Amino acid sequence: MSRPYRLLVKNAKQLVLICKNSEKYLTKDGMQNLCVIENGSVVIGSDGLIKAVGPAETIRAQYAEALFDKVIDAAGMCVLPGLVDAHTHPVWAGDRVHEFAMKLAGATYMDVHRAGGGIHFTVEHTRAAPASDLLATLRSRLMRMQRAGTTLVECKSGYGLELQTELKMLEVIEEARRSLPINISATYCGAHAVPKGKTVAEATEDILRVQLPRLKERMSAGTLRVDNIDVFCEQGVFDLSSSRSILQAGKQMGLNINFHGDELHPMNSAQMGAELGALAISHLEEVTDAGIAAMAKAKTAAVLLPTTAYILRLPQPRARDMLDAGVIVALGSDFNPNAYCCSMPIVMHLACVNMRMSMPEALAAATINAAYALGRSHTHGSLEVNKHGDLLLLNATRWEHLIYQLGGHQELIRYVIIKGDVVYDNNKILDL
Ligand SMILES: N=CN[C@@H](CCC(=O)O)C(=O)O
Ligand SMILES: [Zn+2]
Repeated sequence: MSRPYRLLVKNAKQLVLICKNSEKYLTKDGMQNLCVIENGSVVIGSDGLIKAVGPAETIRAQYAEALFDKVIDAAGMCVLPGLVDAHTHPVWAGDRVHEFAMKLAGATYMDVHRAGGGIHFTVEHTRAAPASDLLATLRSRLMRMQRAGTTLVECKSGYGLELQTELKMLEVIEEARRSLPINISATYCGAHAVPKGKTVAEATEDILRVQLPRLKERMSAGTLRVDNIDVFCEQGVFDLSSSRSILQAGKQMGLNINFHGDELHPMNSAQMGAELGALAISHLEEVTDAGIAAMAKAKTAAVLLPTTAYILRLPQPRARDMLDAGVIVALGSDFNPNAYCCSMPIVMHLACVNMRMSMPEALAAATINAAYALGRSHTHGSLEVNKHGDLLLLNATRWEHLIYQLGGHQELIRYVIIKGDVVYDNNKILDL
């Protein structure tokens, strides 16, 4: 006898597929017109992949004889794909709540950084922390993101700035990837800052001659999986030319280029990234028209981070200009000790209010386009047959409540499901 299907979610008031023609990303009108089925059902197989999505009546007829491990009646609820967080720094020790106070009093991000705080403060604490402590905090942060609807998350290293701690961070990410249901895309970000006592040239040399070769060995041996390479390309951090050599070297190792660019100063990072075939560039508060055009042409995703612009009171990224130019716009929480936010629903809300995105655009940016930025949109980011059965069920009859109710996701999200397994059931948690 064939194995039963893992899950049937039936009768959802709205079933938000996002798209239905295997699109790898959405732009322009495609982001405005998301595919939504009124009164729909979804079937997930024993392999955790979606077997069918469609009107509830059709699925009922097609699967009348089928056996399911679990059936959820989603009447009065909305079903959406799991959210994708395209940019986080979740492995670190030592919070920076004291710096938040300094910033509220007027210090800029770079004032704090140059005074030896910021990333340097976190590096000092992360170097000293045992891997087991880093893993424990990473786990609890990832669980928190999962409860807010994230089912695929990018996780960066970058608070070591030398081989040993960068490897320790990547090992911790690897352990989380192996032991938790949440999907992880791992990023080596050894060029997150120039370590104290080194020049940019020395730091670049260390990355090219010491860190990347060791990483390559570990990847070839199958002991570490790393997906992306990142650099903080910024005035006073890594300049354009050192960023270029590091990103190119990573690309030669098979890593996707996905880096911080044009955040605090216009650096022409967007043009450089487009030229190198970057899959994604994050921040872009200071991107130029030429940078936008280059990214649109190269199909380099713009990962916009509304929490950072909000907390640091930076100019907002030019989301509307990017969308109008046909750039693939994605969103990320930028969770890090500077921007302590684990919630993609809040990120979408900020993107709508502060960056003037529409709610459908924000949802596309936090699902299919964020998955594209991580090279995963063939398996994640929409509810389509053969993709992962990663979904959210909302206690709401219209999906837009997820964005509209600022900070309301804790009550709104009823279930989070990854590969057909319920990984969060709000009622059970509340009953404890
Ligand atoms: N801008 C560089 N990196 C992070 C901040 C990291 C930190 O301050 O610890 C970001 O994306 O915002
Ligand atoms: Zn970042």
